[in-house]
Amino acid sequence: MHKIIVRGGRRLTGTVRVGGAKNAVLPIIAAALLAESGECRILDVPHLDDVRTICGVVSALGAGVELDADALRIKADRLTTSEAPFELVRKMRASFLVMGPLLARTGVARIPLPGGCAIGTRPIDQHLKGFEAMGASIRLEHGMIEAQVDGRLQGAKIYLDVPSVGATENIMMAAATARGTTVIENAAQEPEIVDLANFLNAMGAQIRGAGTGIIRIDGVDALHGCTHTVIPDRIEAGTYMIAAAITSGHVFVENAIGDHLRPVISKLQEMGVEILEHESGLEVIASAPLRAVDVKTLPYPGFPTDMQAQMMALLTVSSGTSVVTETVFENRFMHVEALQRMKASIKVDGRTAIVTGQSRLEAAKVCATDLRAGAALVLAALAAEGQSEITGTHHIDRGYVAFEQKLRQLGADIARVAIEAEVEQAAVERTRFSAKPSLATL
Ligand SMILES: CC(=O)N[C@H]1[C@@H](OP(=O)(O)OP(=O)(O)OC[C@H]2O[C@@H](n3ccc(=O)[nH]c3=O)[C@H](O)[C@@H]2O)O[C@H](CO)[C@@H](O)[C@@H]1O
Ligand SMILES: C=C(OP(=O)(O)O)C(=O)O
Repeated sequence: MHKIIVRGGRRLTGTVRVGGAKNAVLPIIAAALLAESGECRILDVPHLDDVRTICGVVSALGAGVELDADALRIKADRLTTSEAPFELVRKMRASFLVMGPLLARTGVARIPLPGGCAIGTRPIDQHLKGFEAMGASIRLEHGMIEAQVDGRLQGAKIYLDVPSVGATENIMMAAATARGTTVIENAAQEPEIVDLANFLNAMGAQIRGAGTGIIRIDGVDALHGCTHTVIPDRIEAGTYMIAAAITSGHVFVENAIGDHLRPVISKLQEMGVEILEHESGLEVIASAPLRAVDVKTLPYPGFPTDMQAQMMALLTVSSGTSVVTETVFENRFMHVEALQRMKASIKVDGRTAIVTGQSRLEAAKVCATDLRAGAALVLAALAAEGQSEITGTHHIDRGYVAFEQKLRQLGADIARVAIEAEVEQAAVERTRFSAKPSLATL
């Protein structure tokens, strides 16, 4: 167990490079299960806990998986089981993305029902509705979802009630080798959907319209291996943009794609942050005070829910009152309590938070409850007076490679310490300063 220690008040400057997108690489790794021949070679893979988890899942299904510094190689010509292991699926909801490929490859998929998580209940009804429309029968037994199809899946017209990212991806993967044509209406339009479609097309699939609300997939007989470079992580990029803004810094976020970050760029500009778009990334220049703005999360191309917590951290130190509305997940204000501990002024009413900006936050000991909440607390700590401690770092490690190192490189005073070692050190310190150590002080 670790905690992150931040002494706030440093202005961040310099260059930080963002890596491949977590939310693109996870479905891509699942899609590699569809390659009946050849090897998938995936480049710019972020070495994150979530990536290791999904690699564990595809490996448990029989695929050969090799992850090294340069590439991830997956060979899935022979799958040995259709059942995903509970221990891995329980760690990460995105493991459910192997259902579409498994069903298409083997005609059967057994996957533990992924639970809700801190940010909401996160049902999977739209994924299942899609598979059923394609001819699969679905049963839930003893906590396990079992999907089965006689022969091949059949193309179908599927209207999603909500433009779910995961359902769009799962259905797109299942449809790639289905008989006939599948049309997904009200599809999610996120850049990660486009990246997955590009990967599948490089494997031999026939997918058109990814990135719009209607995706058309003409099923092909079989898919093969390919080489693909994952798109840069827009949420990691947005997080460093806010790190620059919250410290009145000047940071070049290398590899960030402006077109994937329009709503974030536009909100930061409204606040008074200067953003210069270069071919190789985004330059962010900020000076206090920044102006308050209202933010409403929406499916892409709206403001991303995965940036809401970080944006709220910034709004707590901006001038004026902001209204933050979360429309994507029903419970994504878990970071508010921790920000309040840092003396932020925030009032929550249902899916709306009213943030009254102030000039400074106060350092505190806080705990990350989910991935982006964790990132937001680190950002808030960068702007707080004094030394903050953030526990729950395993959440942050799901989505950020070398978070503290990258921030330290930009000039932040930040370190990660093992909690046990630190407790031990504190005990040593106490004995050193205590003339007569008692059991209580040890
Ligand atoms: C690994 C990955 O890519 N994760 C992202 C993905 O999650 P994920 O794919 O789980 O998110 P979805 O787009 O599916 O969820 C959006 C909304 O739709 C609802 N819903 C979803 C599926 C379903 O069958 N029924 C249903 O009602 C959800 O409860 C939620 O309220 O998109 C989210 C929304 O941008 C991001 O926050 C996550 O970071
Ligand atoms: C919510 C997120 O991820 P996941 O869907 O994997 O929980 C996220 O990346 O912010």
